[in-house]
Amino acid sequence: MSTSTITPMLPSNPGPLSATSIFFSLLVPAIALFYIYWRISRRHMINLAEKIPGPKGLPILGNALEFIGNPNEIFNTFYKKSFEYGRTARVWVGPRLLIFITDPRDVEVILSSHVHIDKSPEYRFFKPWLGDGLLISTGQKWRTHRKLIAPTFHLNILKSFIDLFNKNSRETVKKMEKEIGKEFDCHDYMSEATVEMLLETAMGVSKKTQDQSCYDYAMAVMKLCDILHLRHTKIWLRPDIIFNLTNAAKYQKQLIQVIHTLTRKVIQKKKADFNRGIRGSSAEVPEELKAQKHETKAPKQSTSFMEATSYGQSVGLKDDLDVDDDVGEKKRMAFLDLMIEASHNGVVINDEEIKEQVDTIMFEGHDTTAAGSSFFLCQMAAHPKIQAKVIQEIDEIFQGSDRPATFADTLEMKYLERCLLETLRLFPPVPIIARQLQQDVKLASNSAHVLPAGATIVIGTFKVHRLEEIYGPNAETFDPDNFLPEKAAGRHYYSFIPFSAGPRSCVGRKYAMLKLKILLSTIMRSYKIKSNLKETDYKLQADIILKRTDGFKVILEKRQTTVKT
Ligand code: HEM
Repeated sequence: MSTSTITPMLPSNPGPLSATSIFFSLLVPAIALFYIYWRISRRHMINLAEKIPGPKGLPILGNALEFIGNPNEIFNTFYKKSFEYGRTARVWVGPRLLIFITDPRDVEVILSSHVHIDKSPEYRFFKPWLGDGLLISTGQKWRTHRKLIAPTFHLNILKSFIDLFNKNSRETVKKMEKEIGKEFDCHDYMSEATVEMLLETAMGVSKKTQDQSCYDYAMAVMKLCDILHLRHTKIWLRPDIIFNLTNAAKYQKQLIQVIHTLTRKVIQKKKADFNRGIRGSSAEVPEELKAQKHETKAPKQSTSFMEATSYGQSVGLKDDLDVDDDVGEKKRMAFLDLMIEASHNGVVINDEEIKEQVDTIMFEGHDTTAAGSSFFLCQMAAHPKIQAKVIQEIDEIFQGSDRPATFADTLEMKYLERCLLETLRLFPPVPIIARQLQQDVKLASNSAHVLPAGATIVIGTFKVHRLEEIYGPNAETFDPDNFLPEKAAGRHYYSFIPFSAGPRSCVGRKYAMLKLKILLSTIMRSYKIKSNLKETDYKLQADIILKRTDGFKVILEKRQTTVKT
């Protein structure tokens, strides 16, 4: 027998265990243990979630892989899926439970509540930018600041902005002149215009005093929203510890720097004006654009559904924007004036909090209206017969005169208003609203479905606005007659919620409607809007604000009657 056959086979030297192999050999049991712990500790939530229909998911990942693709693909996937599961559907994104609701009765349960006011954890991605501003804050801080800020968007304040809306609208018409006859993206102009108007009205500083362009600010906001959207949809970018290692995090810092530079300068300027005893906007308006001398009719107070959506208060969607007369008319102040005055005693709001609120109003106030006005112009281009009726109405109001629009004129713009509401129905700039539940909630539409505490409730505004049961078999068709008073009156109040509703409704609702009516009517007094594209060509993406990935392409044709610029 040779020695080689009796020598035991020795194992080869394994060498020292590499750090990587130790890491992976511990990772798998750690994940398994975490998963078991998580299922036991969340069994109440999991049990209730199982009663709600939704797509099957993978262990641990849940349905996270459904969020793969570009923003337009993600949007299309989710919209298609919304037809598969009825009015309530659940999705797991890793350990996070999201429940989508679209029945107006259920939407009412959440939005009208003074309890379910907490924003979902996803809003924390806004923190480095908006801090703890009105959009994100909760509890007592939100209540105190909401009480302070809501009256600064009272109709009486808004009426004092009309001259500045007129002036800025005409400047936009002038800027767009160079695009006549060419295809261009009108969103660029709408963004710049809406930032400039905010600066000169709610912030009360002349845009001329800002050395940074409002366009640069708007573009920085747009790119920042892309990054936030990425974090919403790509589960691995959610933890700060990972995100902070990426290039996107570095880029985010640079964008926030651009944004905060503008807001800091605005506050500095306003404080300087305030200390010199200047109140109200320091932006100047040429004499011929002062609307007051053209204001002939006393506008009536009205509370029909449509007018309520614009400026009044409708019975079903009660919010605090009309809290009248706890503040005397003389005491009413515009947003930043009031913030600075309040900060002088340092109790209600401090300097850092002012900055957070300015950042919040600048964002919420411009990107939403830029999207709304851009969709409106595209819809006019896509529906020439409807556009002709809008133009006819405007021409009847202004009778060929070059005068600025008055508040009474905006009440006469009934068809334009219907087109605007219909645009906000089909293309709500805020396509979803999310809340975090602290307690179980029974649904109004189906008592067998209970939304568990700890879940994120996603109100799918985009979907609610397209329900056939409410808007009929042509729910996806652009039809301004959907907002004829008799049609609107028969619908559930929470079936049209572009501005949300209830205690956390949009504080800028009336501001937005007034500004949009003046801006859009001024543009259409000068231009006809055309396009080579149809509505079915739009490629939508819902990255925080609803946009078109293909851009808002239109072509302008100069009209005979045009406003002087
Ligand atoms: C077409 C234009 C607009 C639309 C569609 C819109 C829509 C909305 C929606 C849906 C919400 C609720 C968001 C949520 O709960 O997550 C909201 C909140 C808010 N909006 Fe608007 N908005 C518009 C214009 C404006 C304007 C012009 C301003 C200010 C000048 C503004 C300021 C705010 C603020 C501060 C909040 C937070 C309110 C709170 O949580 O108490 N919005 N908006």
